Amino acid sequence: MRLESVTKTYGKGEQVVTALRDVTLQVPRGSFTAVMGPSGSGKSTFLHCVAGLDQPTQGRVFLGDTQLTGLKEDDLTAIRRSRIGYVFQAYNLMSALSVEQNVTLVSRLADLPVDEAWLHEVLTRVGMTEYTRRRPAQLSGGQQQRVAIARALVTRPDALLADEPTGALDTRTSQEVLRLFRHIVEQLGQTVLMVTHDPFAASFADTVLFLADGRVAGQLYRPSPEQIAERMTHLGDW
Ligand SMILES: Nc1ncnc2c1ncn2[C@@H]1O[C@H](COP(=O)(O)OP(=O)(O)OP(=O)(O)O)[C@@H](O)[C@H]1O
Repeated sequence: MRLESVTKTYGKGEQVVTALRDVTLQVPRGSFTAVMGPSGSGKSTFLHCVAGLDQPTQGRVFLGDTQLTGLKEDDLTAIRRSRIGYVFQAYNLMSALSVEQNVTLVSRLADLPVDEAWLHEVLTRVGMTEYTRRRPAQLSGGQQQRVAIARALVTRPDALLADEPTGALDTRTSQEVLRLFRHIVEQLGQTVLMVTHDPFAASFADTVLFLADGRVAGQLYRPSPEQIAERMTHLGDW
């Protein structure tokens, strides 16, 4: 993923808010990147621009060789479905569907064939093969998040984008989910980009990117939670 001089403003005239200011950066394929920053620093806007959910006001966003900026909505929708996986704080699973049906839903909606061998592999990687017939309500929070991760992986996306994926989980379950992210980065070569407020969660990433007031305010490589917390205290309230 690549951003070239991306600026994003909301509103007009005196009401204008600049959420991203001239952001240029590259997220290497196969890397695990965490994005941190004080409240209002532009993290969600950044994730939405990378995901093609929001268009920059200026600048360009690339997913691999594909320029997302300026694409028609239909083309963007197709890319979002097939090349980007999402994991949210709320698992957003369909309560009436089984684990397996939830994981394959996006492919079925997009009329894409389900690769059964890959489906099995993904369910194995997230440790959910024994639960494929259960409904979300019959699973713990951590298990539901594992299903959401399987759902995000099943289309073999170029990038997995996660927005506060451990925000609703206790410490032990958070650790399991974060280890799973590391596993899919290391074993499957998956690119993962995760927005988080939690220095401990961010410490599982290869690179931690700090945003402040819409700008990239620095990066740390494989930092400890303490180093991340220390950097955050210099960036403002969080
Ligand atoms: N749709 C919108 N309309 C107007 N302003 C917006 C909109 N979305 C975001 N903003 C503003 O853009 C700035 C960046 O917001 P953003 O949600 O990206 O920050 P964030 O770092 O994700 O914050 P948080 O950690 O609180 O979720 C903020 O000042 C916010 O108020």
